[in-house]
Amino acid sequence: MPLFERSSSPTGDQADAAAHTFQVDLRGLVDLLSHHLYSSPRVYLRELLQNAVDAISARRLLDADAPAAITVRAADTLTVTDTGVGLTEEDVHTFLATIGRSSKRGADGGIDGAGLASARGDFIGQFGIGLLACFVVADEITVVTRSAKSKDAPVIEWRGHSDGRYTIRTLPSAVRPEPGTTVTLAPRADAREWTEHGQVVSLARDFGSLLRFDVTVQDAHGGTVRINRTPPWAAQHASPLARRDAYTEFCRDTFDFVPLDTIELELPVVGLRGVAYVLPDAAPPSRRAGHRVHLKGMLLSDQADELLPEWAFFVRCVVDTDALRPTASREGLYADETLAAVRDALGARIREWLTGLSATDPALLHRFIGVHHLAVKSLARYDDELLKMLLPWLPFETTDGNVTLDEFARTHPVILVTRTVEEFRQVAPVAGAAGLGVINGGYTYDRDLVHRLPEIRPGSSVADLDPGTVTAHLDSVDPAAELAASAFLAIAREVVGRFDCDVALRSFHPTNAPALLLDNREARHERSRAQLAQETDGLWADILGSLRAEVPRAQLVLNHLNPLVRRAATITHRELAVTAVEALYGQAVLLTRRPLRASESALLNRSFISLLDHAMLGHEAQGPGTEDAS
Ligand SMILES: Nc1ncnc2c1ncn2[C@@H]1O[C@H](COP(=O)(O)OP(=O)(O)OP(=O)(O)O)[C@@H](O)[C@H]1O
Repeated sequence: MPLFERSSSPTGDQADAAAHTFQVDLRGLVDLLSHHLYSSPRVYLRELLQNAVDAISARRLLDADAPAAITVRAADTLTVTDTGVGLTEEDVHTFLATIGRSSKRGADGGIDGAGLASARGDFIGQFGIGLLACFVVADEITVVTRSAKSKDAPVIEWRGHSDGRYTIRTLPSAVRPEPGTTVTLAPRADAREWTEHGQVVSLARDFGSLLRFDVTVQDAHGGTVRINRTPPWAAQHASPLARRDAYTEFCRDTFDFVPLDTIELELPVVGLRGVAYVLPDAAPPSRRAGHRVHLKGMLLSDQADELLPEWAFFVRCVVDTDALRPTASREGLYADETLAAVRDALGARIREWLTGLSATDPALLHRFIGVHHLAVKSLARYDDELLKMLLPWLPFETTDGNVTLDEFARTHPVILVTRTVEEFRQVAPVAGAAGLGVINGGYTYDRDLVHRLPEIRPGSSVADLDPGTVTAHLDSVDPAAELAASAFLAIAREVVGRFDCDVALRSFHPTNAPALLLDNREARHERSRAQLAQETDGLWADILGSLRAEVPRAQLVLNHLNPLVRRAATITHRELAVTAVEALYGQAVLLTRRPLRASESALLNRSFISLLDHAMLGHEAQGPGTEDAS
């Protein structure tokens, strides 16, 4: 198989250079293609079935009524017999015995351009390498064939060996009275499992159950299993209910689950029919969907993720198409414009189903959202139409519990949303008790989505929750009480001011909460940057200094309804007041569940020891024998 001819008349600098021709090691090439192109030996049967289908299609172009049957026999040897177009002796040399040449490409013969376009029109094969897959399970392939092109075409036997040798001979006409082809493989000992009857039936079903020609598998004793099944989109159904049942049954057989719903798919331009099944359980967006794509009935791939847009990870499809193009290994889809257009069109169909549900079947929509709300949230961020349709139905974690955004917006004209889960946990009980409507925006997508509510519900208002907002909504205490506490508050401001924190006195529920520290991650980050700038010299100080925005301060809100705080506010002893403030601040920091800074751990230690000290001092002052006898 010469790849390059000797060059004719070398010129210039190359005049003296000797021209040679590349040599091809046929055994190496056959080994490479047959063993390394495909992921598993199982593909040998797919290639044989596919050649049989293409041969029948070719014969039907000559005679539309020609018989169309494929018979697989799995005994000591494996044979695949078809009633297809067959091959003449010349065809055998040209197509069967030349790697990379295919009868299925048009005039120009190339694997792109007109040749390929014509191959794609009528046939599944196109590359001229498929038969090599048989060498994965057998060292020798025998093809006995009779062409349909003329009545007296001879019966030709071709035997090809994996080392590249082949022989051809003519057999008596009676061996094969009708046109067609039989391919025989004698499996190698190490590959016997792939040609064993049960395995062959299961492979044939997997690859060929949707083929449009009859496929049967026979065993050594003549027992016959029919492989074909009519997919629900190609069958007649007595009623809409029967149709639904047939689709569900097909899903159970193919994927082993009962779908939440069924979306029928049809794109006539690319000859595509099929179905998308809505998964009954939540699927992580990263999981491979495993769509099954058939090309003219033949299974091309059961992992064709490229078929749908990424956001559609809540469905699993089976489609049969005439137009998508396989890769050479036939295990994936060739990424061309047709695939991109098909993906867009199928995506649009799935979106249409989703948006249609709110009008036609709200109960199903609720069930769908219950299972797949994360998927919908990720999708709605980029899709305004879907956002409009589904945002009100989506559940969020709020100060009223887990409710839909619509329900929440009805009771809270102003919605506050936290930036982090931690912020929500810290503020929710107090904000809830104060009648504020807060949504946990800390989960993926949630904050972005909630902020888009005013686009959909004019009149609603959404704001990020910051310490000032919550404090402003907590009841202020009466001026006299504030005045009475002013000395203590001044000490408190001095103590917690070192942590870039303000102090406010408010009344809020629950009363057993003495203090609330309102803070958020960005503010903390800003403060550590400021602190770092102070501690650093030279260039870095300048850089960090220039990054420094206005430093947002945290806020320690003391609860005037809490008895302990009321008592603390009356302390006149400065040292004890400092300890009380440190203890209140320390406890509020602990409640935020964020990691403590070194200075905060030191403060906690200090306040604990001081409190212990004060407790013991008080105890000693009371003198021995004054213990409570109760
Ligand atoms: N059962 C058959 N009947 C008639 N011709 C066949 C049969 N099997 C193979 N051939 C011929 O052998 C050629 C090579 O087959 P092979 O399976 O290697 O490649 P292909 O089907 O053309 O392309 P692909 O590599 O995409 O499968 C085919 O183009 C066809 O002409």
